[in-house]
Order: sequence, then structure tokens, then C-alpha cells
Amino acid sequence: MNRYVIIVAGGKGLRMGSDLPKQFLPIGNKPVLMRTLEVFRKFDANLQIILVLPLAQQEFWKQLCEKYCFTVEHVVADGGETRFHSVKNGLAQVKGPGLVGVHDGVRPFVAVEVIRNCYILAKQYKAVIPVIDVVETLRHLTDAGSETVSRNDYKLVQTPQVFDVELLKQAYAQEYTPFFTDDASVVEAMGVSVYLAPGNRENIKITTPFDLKIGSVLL
Ligand SMILES: Nc1ccn([C@@H]2O[C@H](COP(=O)(O)OP(=O)(O)OP(=O)(O)O)[C@@H](O)[C@H]2O)c(=O)n1
Ligand SMILES: C[C@](O)(CO)[C@H](O)COP(=O)(O)O
Repeated sequence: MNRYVIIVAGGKGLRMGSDLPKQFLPIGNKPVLMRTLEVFRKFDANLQIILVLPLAQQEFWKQLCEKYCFTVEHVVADGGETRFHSVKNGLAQVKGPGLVGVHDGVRPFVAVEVIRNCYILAKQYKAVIPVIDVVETLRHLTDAGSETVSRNDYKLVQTPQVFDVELLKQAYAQEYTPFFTDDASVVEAMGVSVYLAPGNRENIKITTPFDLKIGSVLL
């Protein structure tokens, strides 16, 4: 069975506030994005990797790959206006049937075991996402103020989110809505249920300078 992953790195990284896009920032002397691609190559030597990058950053990425002697094989697709549009561009490069994962380029600390388990489960369930428990108390904002809700009723969602290729292509043929903050929400909009698999707590999304600090101790 063909296995693909679309690694999305087409965002603006506004919350990081850095001149250099966050996917290129170094953690332990290596750009975040290279670490992410390396984990997926470690998972599967035959995995077809599609990297989504803004057109304007593609030449810079090529230069970085030369500078770091980076040899993980991949193809590049153009970034889009939102994450949804970036994933859609990446999906256009998926040419055959099989399983396709979608992973945030800025999640370099995903465990190989989490990736493997998601792909294994996706053979059976067709739509699988990694999640972790909420470890703090949660409050819901209401008109009157706020109230505590049961944290056992919620999970935090990570990537890679892994799907049957045909199912994900059908889902991404839908009209975009701002409610689509991940791939599961796009698939669910067609009435399909997603299966929850265990994620790993280290699998943080590098979003702010604080996350870079955490990242440097996770190495
Ligand atoms: N148009 C977009 C927007 C986001 N992403 C990717 O989706 C992932 C999760 O998004 P996030 O971390 O929020 O990245 P940004 O949108 O870049 O960050 P910000 O919201 O701070 O600008 C990132 O790997 C990001 O590059 C993408 O490929 N294309
Ligand atoms: C896909 C995701 O990482 C799952 O937690 C998240 O939804 C991406 O969020 P953002 O809107 O791109 O910040």
C-alpha cells in the first residue's frame, strides 16, 4: 500500500514574530523543518514526502538543503492562503491510492511510534488523529462569565492525521469554511467519524518563542 505524508509549512508564523519563518529557525543547530522530515523518513524509508512551502520560500529552502547537506527525498508543493488551501495543494501531488498523513511542519517532536500507530490504524478506520489528555482545568466562557467544564470530555489534537487517500481528496473538494482548523474537521463535515489514537506530549506545535525554548530542552 502506498504511503504519503503532506508536511505543511505554508503559514506566515505571525505569532512567532521572527523575520526568518519559524519552520527555518534552528533548534539545536538544525532547522525545525529538517527535523520534522527526518522523523518521517525514519518511520518509513519508502514514504512519499510532499512538502508544502510558500512559493517565495522555495529557493531559500533549496539553499538551506545544500548548506545542511540535507538528503531526505521529497517533492515541493506551493503554499496556499490558509492551511486548508495548503493541504489541498499538497494533495494534488498524491497520484495514487493508499494512505496519506497530514502533518504540521512545525511539529518536529512527534514520536515515530505515534506516526506508525496512526498509519496502522488508518488501514482499518480510514481517518485517524493523534490526541492527548487535557492536564489543566478548563473553563468555558459564557454570557454571564465563565464556568468549569469537565476536562474528561475534551482532548487536545495533534498531527499527523492519517486518512485513506480517496476519502481525504473527497473531503478537500468541499467548499472552505473557517471552521476547518485541521484535517479531521474537513473529513467530519462529510459525516465521517474519525478514530482517536494516542499522541505524544512532546509533539508540540512550535508557535511562539516560548515553544522554541521548550523545543531546545526536548532534543
Ligand atoms: N496558509 C497556511 C497556514 C498554515 N500552514 C501550516 O499549518 C501549520 C500549523 O499552522 P500554525 O502553526 O498556526 O502556523 P502559522 O499559520 O504559520 O502561524 P501563525 O498563525 O502564528 O501565523 C504550520 O506548519 C503552518 O506552516 C500552511 O501550510 N499554510
Ligand atoms: C492541525 C492542528 O495542529 C491541530 O492541533 C491545529 O489545528 C493547527 O492550528 P492553526 O490554526 O494552524 O494554528
